Amino acid sequence: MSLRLTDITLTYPDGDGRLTALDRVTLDVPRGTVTAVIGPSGSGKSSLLAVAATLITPDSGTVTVDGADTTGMSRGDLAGLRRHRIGVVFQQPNLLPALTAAEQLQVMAHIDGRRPRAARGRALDLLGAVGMADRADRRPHQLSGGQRQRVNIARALMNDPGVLLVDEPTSALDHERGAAVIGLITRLTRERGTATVLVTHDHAHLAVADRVTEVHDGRLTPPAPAG
Ligand SMILES: Nc1ncnc2c1ncn2[C@@H]1O[C@H](COP(=O)(O)OP(=O)(O)OP(=O)(O)O)[C@@H](O)[C@H]1O
Repeated sequence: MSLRLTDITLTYPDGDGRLTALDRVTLDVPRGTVTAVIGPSGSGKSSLLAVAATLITPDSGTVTVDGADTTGMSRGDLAGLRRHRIGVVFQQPNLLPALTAAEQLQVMAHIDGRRPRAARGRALDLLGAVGMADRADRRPHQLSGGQRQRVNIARALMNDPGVLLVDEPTSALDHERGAAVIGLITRLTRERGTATVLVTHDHAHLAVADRVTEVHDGRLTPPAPAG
């Protein structure tokens, strides 16, 4: 198992009390598979991803990434874990306007202290994998929305993470481009063996997932095979 959430409860301050955003959630995501997470607005999907990304510490329960139990890890260790083992793709690509597509990826390796020449090679390989080899030297304003999201996905894979967390990646795309991005995420999951969690509101995407689980009021239904 590359990602395991066990008995996670997360609450937020809410007036005088607490709001329970995740209620004893357990989820195992094996390597090389996509688990789609659906659920109404406010049900807890983003909270689930934030806990899985170790960006929020739950009130109770454990998050295990690539076999490493994150409970009690220092902030520095968690930051290192996120850099090396977790790739995150948010709704909006959030690319840096001044950098080319290849440089968006190289920055990740630079932060990690890797050699620039090797980083350039890996960035070009990944841009090839997402069908962007011929646009490696374009800046974000010279790319379409779908192309920006491809760069975003390639960037999330730059440090070869074992876990890929994807939050509504197609919300800014039309149906066709959205389907292409979902197909890309599925293919990369298989090829690279990531444990992928895909939050989506689009039921058309569920057919490509290995398993589908639904969140309601912070509770998860047991994952079931898609289709
Ligand atoms: N920082 C916060 N402080 C207080 N309450 C929060 C905070 N973040 C989220 N919530 C609440 O927790 C619940 C779950 O929110 P979350 O963002 O995880 O839902 P979601 O399923 O991702 O929603 P959407 O589909 O609208 O993005 C909601 O009731 C929300 O209002």
